[in-house]
This record gives sequence, structure tokens and C-alpha cells, in this order.
Amino acid sequence: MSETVLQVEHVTMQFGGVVAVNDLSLEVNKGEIVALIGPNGAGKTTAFNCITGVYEPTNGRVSFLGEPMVENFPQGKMQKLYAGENKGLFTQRRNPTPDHITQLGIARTFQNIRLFGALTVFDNVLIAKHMRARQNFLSATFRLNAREERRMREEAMALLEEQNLAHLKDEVAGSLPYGLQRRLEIARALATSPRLLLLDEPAAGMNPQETQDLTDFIQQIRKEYDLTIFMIEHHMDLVMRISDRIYVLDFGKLIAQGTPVAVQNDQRVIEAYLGVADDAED
Ligand SMILES: Nc1ncnc2c1ncn2[C@@H]1O[C@H](COP(=O)(O)OP(=O)(O)OP(=O)(O)O)[C@@H](O)[C@H]1O
Repeated sequence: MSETVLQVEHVTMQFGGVVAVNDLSLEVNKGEIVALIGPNGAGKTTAFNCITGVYEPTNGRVSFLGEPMVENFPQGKMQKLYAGENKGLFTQRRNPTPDHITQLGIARTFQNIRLFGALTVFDNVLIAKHMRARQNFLSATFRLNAREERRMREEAMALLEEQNLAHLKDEVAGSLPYGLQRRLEIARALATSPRLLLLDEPAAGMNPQETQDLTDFIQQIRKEYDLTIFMIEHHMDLVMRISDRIYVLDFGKLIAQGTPVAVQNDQRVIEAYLGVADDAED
């Protein structure tokens, strides 16, 4: 039986009266590439934010490698305001920080590239190494552990070589062409040695050739780094080509799931996209 890497159970995220994610349950199994799709505003990024500790969900649980990681139930004024489903199912509160979640083995890229634009390519990767290493402020600042620091620098360089970015190591990250910045963002995520990689619109702003290159690249890193990948993406050609399974959100609710072919022919999915045809064409 395949190992479940990520399990999301009945997650609801409510902002005041807006239920952005409503009772979302899904699983991502070891070695899979799974896509989360849906029209603009469907709740995809909010779901990622609940998984990675950016938001504390209003209700529900997220488990990683079989261990509960994030969990909550309506608290404070949400006890009255809560409009999601499955209230009362959860009684624990677990609220790890995004850094802690990175250390557990989940890495993420963002819809809007979040590199340290003024730093070099090498330093961007090195900082990510430090994030996983649980160094404290003093040891990082004064380099108290010189051997550890040297090892991390070697690993950062090796990763850049593997990713064909070594020749750019001294370039300022913000000056790189867009496609390379996206590649560097993924390299930086890999530097934290993740078991699970979350990609939020990795092909955003890319032309067809860059998108094709990215498709190959994602498949290559899954194999090389023994990764499980969960991805939000609007480029349907990429999603259909690369995904083992797809989940579809609309207005915060899961409306379909299955193989690319099954999802592509699902009437609810077709209607959800047709209803917002103007927005979805990016
Ligand atoms: N911090 C917030 N406060 C209030 N409402 C929010 C917040 N974040 C998201 N929302 C709302 O939640 C809903 C879902 O937004 P979200 O960004 O998750 O959608 P999405 O599917 O990722 O959209 P897109 O494809 O356009 O990126 C939207 O109605 C959005 O306005």
C-alpha cells in the first residue's frame, strides 16, 4: 500500500464571514505529483497556507507522514461566526510555525517569487540550508560551528551544480531572467531537503517553451530527490501532462478529484471553468 505523505482532513479556513476553504479533505501519496486546480479565488493558495503554517485553519487537521501536524477547531469569536462544516470533530490545537514545518520536511515556492533579490544565487541557497539546519541566531551569526558551515556551503554548491545554476552563483538573484528565478526558487526549496514539495503556480508568467522545460524539470527532480509534489497550477497543459491525480476546488469546496482524463471530462469542472472563462485564461 502506498504511504500517505500529506493528509488534509476537513480543513476549513474562514476570514470573518468569508469561508475561503470549506471542509477540504485530500491525500497526497509518496512519489505522486498531485495538482490542486480551480478558478481564481477558489481557495487554492489559502489551502496551501493552511498546510504550511502561514494560516491557522479555523477547523480541521493536516497530517504529515502519518503524524498530526496542524490542527484546530473554532475558537474565540469563531465559535459563533463559524459557517463551515464538521464543527466539533476536532478538539486539539496544533499550530507550528512555517519554519518548523520546513524543518519537518515540507518546502514551498510561492505564486509571487520570494527570493532574496539583492543577494547572490549562492547565498539564496545557503540561507535555505541554514533554515533546515536548526541553527540558532548566535551560531549562525558568529559561525560557531565552522565545520557545519563548510558542509552547508559545499552542499549548496553541489545543489547549484546539479541544477545547472552553478555558473550563476555570484549573480544577484533579482537580476536573473524570470524563468531562472523560478528555477532558483525551486533549487532553494530543494536545499531544505524536503520530502514534500509544494509548488504554487510554478509556471506563472512562463512562455510555452519555458513551461515545457518546467514540466521536464519537475519530473526530473521528483525522481532525483525522491520527492512527492503537490502543485497549484493554471496552465492546464502542464497539469494534464504531469499530474498523477488532480483535485478541483470551486468556492472553497472540493468539486472533483481523479485522474487528468476523469477530471477533464467532469461536468462540474467544465461548468466551474466556463462560469469564469474570462478569468481562467491565463
Ligand atoms: N487574508 C485574507 N483575508 C480575507 N480574505 C482572504 C484572505 N486570503 C484569501 N482570502 C479570500 O479567500 C478566497 C480564496 O482566495 P485564494 O487566494 O486562496 O484563491 P486561489 O484559488 O488561490 O486564487 P488564485 O487562483 O487567483 O490565486 C478569496 O475570496 C480571497 O479573497
